[in-house]
Amino acid sequence: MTGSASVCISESFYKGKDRLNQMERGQIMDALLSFFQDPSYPSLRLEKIHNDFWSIRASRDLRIILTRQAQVWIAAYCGHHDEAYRWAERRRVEVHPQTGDIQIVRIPEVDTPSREPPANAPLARFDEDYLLSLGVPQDYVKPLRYATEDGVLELLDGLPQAIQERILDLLDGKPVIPPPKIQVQNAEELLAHPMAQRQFVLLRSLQEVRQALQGSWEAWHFFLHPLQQEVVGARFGGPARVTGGAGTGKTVVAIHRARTLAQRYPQARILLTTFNKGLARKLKVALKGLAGEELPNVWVDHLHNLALRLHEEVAEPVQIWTEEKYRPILEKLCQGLPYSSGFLLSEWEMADAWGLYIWEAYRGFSREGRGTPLSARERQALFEVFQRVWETLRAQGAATFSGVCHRVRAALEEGHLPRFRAVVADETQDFGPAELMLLRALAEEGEDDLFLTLDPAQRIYRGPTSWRALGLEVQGRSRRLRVNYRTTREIGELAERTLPSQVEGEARGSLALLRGPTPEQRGFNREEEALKELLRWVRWLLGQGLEPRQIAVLARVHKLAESVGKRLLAEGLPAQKLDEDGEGVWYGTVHAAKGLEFRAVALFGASADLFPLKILLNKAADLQEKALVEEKERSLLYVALSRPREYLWVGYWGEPSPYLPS
Ligand SMILES: Nc1ncnc2c1ncn2[C@@H]1O[C@H](COP(=O)(O)OP(=O)(O)OP(=O)(O)O)[C@@H](O)[C@H]1O
Repeated sequence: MTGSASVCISESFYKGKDRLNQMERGQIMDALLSFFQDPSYPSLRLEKIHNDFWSIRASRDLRIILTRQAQVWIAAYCGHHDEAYRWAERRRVEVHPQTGDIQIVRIPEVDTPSREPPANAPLARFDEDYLLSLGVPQDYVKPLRYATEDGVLELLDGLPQAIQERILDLLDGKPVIPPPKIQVQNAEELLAHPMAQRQFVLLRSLQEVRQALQGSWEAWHFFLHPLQQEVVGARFGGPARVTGGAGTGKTVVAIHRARTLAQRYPQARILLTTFNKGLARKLKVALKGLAGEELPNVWVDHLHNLALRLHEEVAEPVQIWTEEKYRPILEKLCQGLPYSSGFLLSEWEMADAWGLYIWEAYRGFSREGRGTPLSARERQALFEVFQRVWETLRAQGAATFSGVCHRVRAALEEGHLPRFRAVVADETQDFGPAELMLLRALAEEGEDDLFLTLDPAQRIYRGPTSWRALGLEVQGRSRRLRVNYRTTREIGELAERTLPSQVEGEARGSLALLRGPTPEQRGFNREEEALKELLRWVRWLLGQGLEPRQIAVLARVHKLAESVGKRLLAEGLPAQKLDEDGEGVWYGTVHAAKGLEFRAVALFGASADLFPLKILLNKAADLQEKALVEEKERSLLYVALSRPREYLWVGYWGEPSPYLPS
């Protein structure tokens, strides 16, 4: 391979390929593979261009920009001819004198001022030597110290991610300790150093190169944040929990963790699970992309489906009943009891979720935090009715999902079903007690048994569950991810402003390193006006070169989403529902967009009667439940606003949602 021992691909190369279409990516991959086999291959026409960069041809118009450290070639960027050359013109590669780290840096375009830093320059209080010790390139030190906050953010765009994070922490008032200097003997050792691995992946064989470039070749396959890396590779002495705001890479970490465990325990079965079918499909594809093949010892399934499949192994098949089916039965059996139907439903669902099937369990269960107090006698009267509801379900060959989870759990605990060596579960904020107890039972207790990712602010289906009450102790094994890899800072900040500064005892806020257009928030008198403007925005995005499938229109309720979908089609725009395959603009509810992301998202109808949804608020049994509904509705708005990578449009008519930041 190239006559040298190794080759290297940089993170900026992956950024460049993200701007290309599928065919162009294929051409880039072919050219790079040829180059790594033989750089003198004639059609590649290797030539030196600006600074320390070289270029090769991938097609008439496509270029790959390379650089070299001693004997190691580094693929630094790829793109269309002019754009790729411009990229190289404005960059340089250097080994930082203080940290010893290798960096690709954008050459700053500012004139160094000679006067004193202005009063509103947030980094002026840090001296030059300190900034240098953090890895800031020499010619950035003064401009950063003299810049206003906006100026700092602009300058950061040109720096490697690790430096950006350090400076953003300084802006946030956090202490930042300079990294130890990298001590290495040669370029290969330098590029393989953990600090360099934030930006470079060193490949030592043609097979590794092929693997790195084949399939989806996403940046997250190689470039993990040190905290992501830590949780992926750690040996945890029991259940571990990883939290983080939207877009901080929790799913990425779950997928990497599953692969790591599959390698660590090659003879054992590993489960990778999540909340619903669509997300499980996404996990499966992503895991295969990462591993380069389907891993025979990793099972990927969403938890309810897995529970149903396991249930079939130990019992007769059941029909799943949801609220529409069991609510009338509950109401009929409860006639005459002095409670609202909302209260009865939520109390029964609580008992069902916790598996309180025997009187002693229901009697002893702490109802702390529930709005309506109950005496022992009242509990007993209720329990008798609840039992009859369960009996009716059984007689009909039906069960709730919670019921199925509890039966499977019992079968696992009694040894009728085999357990997994380890379980990795994503989106666990929406798992209730039945699902969490099932997860516990699915994994053999011991090292690395459970790895659970969640964002409490994205809980949109149910109220919080105390993990400790379920025996899930994660003390000392809890980590929080902080870097938002998905959205621009502008969108990330707007989304976070829908939330309080702490959610369930955890401070919010994440570092978004990308910059982008300001999200649009538009108020209208009528829905029709909002729709017209939305259509104009979608057309504008298409005109900007976005593919229809990179755009999603989300709404709070099905009916509204459907009416937008119909209108898109009627206006000649390609469109399909979120859970269907197609090439058009996606439309669907916010619930259906859970865990997904798009380049552009429109939230259609961020109005006061939709967030929170009025009918749900009116149905709440008591003040506690009303507060819970409000919390979930706020989370739903957060989920919607945190789906886009670059463009966000929010439209409402009448009054805006009270959760929408002004
Ligand atoms: N280390 C990384 N390098 C590059 N991209 C990353 C990295 N980690 C995550 N990403 C990208 O960031 C985006 C968000 O990641 P992911 O979906 O894992 O976040 P999440 O925390 O699960 O989000 P949500 O809570 O909104 O579902 C994805 O496009 C993913 O590929």
